[in-house]
Amino acid sequence: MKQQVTSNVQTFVEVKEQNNSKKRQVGILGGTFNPVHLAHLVMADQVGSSLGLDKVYLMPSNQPPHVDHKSTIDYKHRVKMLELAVEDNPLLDIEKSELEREGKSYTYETMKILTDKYPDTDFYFIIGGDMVADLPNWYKIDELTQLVHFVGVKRPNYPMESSYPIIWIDVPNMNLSSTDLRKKIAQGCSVNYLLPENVLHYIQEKGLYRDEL
Ligand SMILES: Nc1ncnc2c1ncn2[C@@H]1O[C@H](COP(=O)(O)OP(=O)(O)OP(=O)(O)O)[C@@H](O)[C@H]1O
Ligand SMILES: O=C(O)c1ccc[n+]([C@@H]2O[C@H](COP(=O)([O-])O)[C@@H](O)[C@H]2O)c1
Repeated sequence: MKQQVTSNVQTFVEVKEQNNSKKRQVGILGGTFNPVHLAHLVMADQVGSSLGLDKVYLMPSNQPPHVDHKSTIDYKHRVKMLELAVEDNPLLDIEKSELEREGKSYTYETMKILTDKYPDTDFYFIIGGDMVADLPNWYKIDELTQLVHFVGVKRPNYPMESSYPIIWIDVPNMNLSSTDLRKKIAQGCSVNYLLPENVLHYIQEKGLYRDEL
């Protein structure tokens, strides 16, 4: 069954009606965050506020499941940058459980652990619209859709359709990726305003990404 939902407000009302409204409403934005940038923070904050969530957790992966060649810097740096990035926003926090597990970070396994641990919470797993088409390839995707609501952040040139139910949210578009930032830093180009100032200071102080192209 294809489901395409275009009205955020209506969708959220429908979802709320299905759920026990006494439950805590929590968003999870999974990613590599190598490094975290403004598009991540804007999407987490906008989805949290649009859906009236109690909290949105940025969840760094240990090893992203689908990209074998994606090498990242030490997770301690990625976590520190996330901590700096969310420190002034009470809506945002960090979920570190994937870093405690060896191997690939399959979202089904993580969400199974989290939903078992927090039965009084409804989880909203946030992904960029560019990732929605890949959902059929995710590990145990049918079981995963029983555990979380997927939230898709609209992106230009990516279709808003899926064989899975998606809550679509409009967020100001930013054509920005961690890959772009790493390249710019390695080339000595400015990344001012593309990530929080305190994160930029941390990158400079530790000399991160200078050699990575
Ligand atoms: N500019 C953006 N707009 C909307 N969603 C984004 C954007 N950048 C990343 N995302 C989403 O954020 C999540 C985490 O992404 P990730 O940490 O891999 O960042 P990235 O910038 O895509 O990194 P990389 O360039 O290293 O692949 C994914 O769901 C991805 O689709
Ligand atoms: O579980 C899967 O099969 C799966 C496949 C692709 C991506 N994910 C998750 O989606 C999130 C964003 O992935 P990425 O590669 O853009 O960092 C991150 O939390 C990944 O663990 C999960």
